[in-house]
Amino acid sequence: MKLLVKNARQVVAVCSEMQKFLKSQDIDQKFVFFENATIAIDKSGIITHIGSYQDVVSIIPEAQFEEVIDASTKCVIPGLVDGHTHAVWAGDRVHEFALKLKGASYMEIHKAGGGIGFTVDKTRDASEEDLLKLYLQRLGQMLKNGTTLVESKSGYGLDTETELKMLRVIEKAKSLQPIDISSTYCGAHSVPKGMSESDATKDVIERQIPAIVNAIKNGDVVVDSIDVFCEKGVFEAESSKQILLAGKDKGMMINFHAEELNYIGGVEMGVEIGATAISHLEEISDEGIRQMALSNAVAVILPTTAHILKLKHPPVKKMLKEGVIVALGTDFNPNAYCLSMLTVMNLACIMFRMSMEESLVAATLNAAASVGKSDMHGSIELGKWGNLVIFDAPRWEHIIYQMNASEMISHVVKKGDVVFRKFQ
Ligand SMILES: N=CN[C@@H](CCC(=O)O)C(=O)O
Ligand SMILES: [Zn+2]
Repeated sequence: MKLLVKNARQVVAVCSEMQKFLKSQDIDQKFVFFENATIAIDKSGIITHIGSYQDVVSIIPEAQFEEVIDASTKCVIPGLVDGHTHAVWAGDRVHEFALKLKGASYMEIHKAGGGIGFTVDKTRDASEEDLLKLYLQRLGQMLKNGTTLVESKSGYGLDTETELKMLRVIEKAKSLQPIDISSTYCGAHSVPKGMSESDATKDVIERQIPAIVNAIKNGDVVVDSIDVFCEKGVFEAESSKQILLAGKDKGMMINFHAEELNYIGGVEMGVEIGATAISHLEEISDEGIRQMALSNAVAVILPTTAHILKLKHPPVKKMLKEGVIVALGTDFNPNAYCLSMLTVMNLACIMFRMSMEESLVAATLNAAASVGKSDMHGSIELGKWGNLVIFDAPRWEHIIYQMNASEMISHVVKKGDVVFRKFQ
């Protein structure tokens, strides 16, 4: 056996019936945590036992463990899942942070060629090696903050060459560090300078997607999902639909940005074409909420963006009440410089009044569902990957309540291996 986590004060399993997601209405009944519990993980990284120490060792009395962690002063939650990031880019936008503090809006900066346009220039100029170095540093920070699965987008290339460069960086990082990555192609993140929306839509569908499909066939990249910034003045709902369907046709899941700054019917369009997940949703309509609840498309909520851009808050309470599956993401990008799902859970509770249980479910099981990986990620259950965050605290809620919570983390475990250990 690989790892025994012994006598933890509390283990938040999240659920225990292999649910693929939890809606708020099910949390009271189905949210599972254990007191004074022990977890065993086998050689292949799978959780094989959860129970009292006595029960676990009586079932496997002969077992030898490569490592035993005394968790008697600690709590355990599942490895965190970050449902939305833009983490491959060069340059930063601290100068724009200053402009926003003086009152400039996201779209004013975007229309003046800054924002995504600024990052596209820097990312096109950067070498693949430099982008990889930066990406690995960022993934390292995420890991220290408890993230074991991350959704990672391209989208600062906006041309075939640079989009492929970004996707290759994501691909290379998969074998160079421990976090599992779900890769998303986002060639329609912005309309490139000098192009119209319809030129850009054509370029994505007729040039970029075929080149990416080719790279997938050659084994250069794996792409799980397709994304578009579906927004007034960027890609309107109709162009977004064409792009998303072109990706779906090539086997990609639909996972896209909608109703962030303006309502343009992106959610209704996304549900109609079978979206797996839709992000942002600050301006979602009542009908959009109803349709997301019915279709089980996952709402990926991004508190950092609403906080930094002072946006209207997405109606999270209403979504939860009406049965939408709610997930969380850092939205790490040069506009929202946050690598910590711990910060995101705290913000989600404070800004949107999510309960701590809702917030943890959204940052684990439901975020895993947003990338189609909740069969093996997002909860501590027999048969799932042994991905754990172990931290010093009297109760699990401290990981959300304390605003510097990463300092409490003593171990991050990925498939039974301790991949981050606090220097004691
Ligand atoms: N809104 C579109 N995309 C990103 C921002 C990207 C950027 O500003 O570089 C987001 O999710 O917040
Ligand atoms: Zn985004």
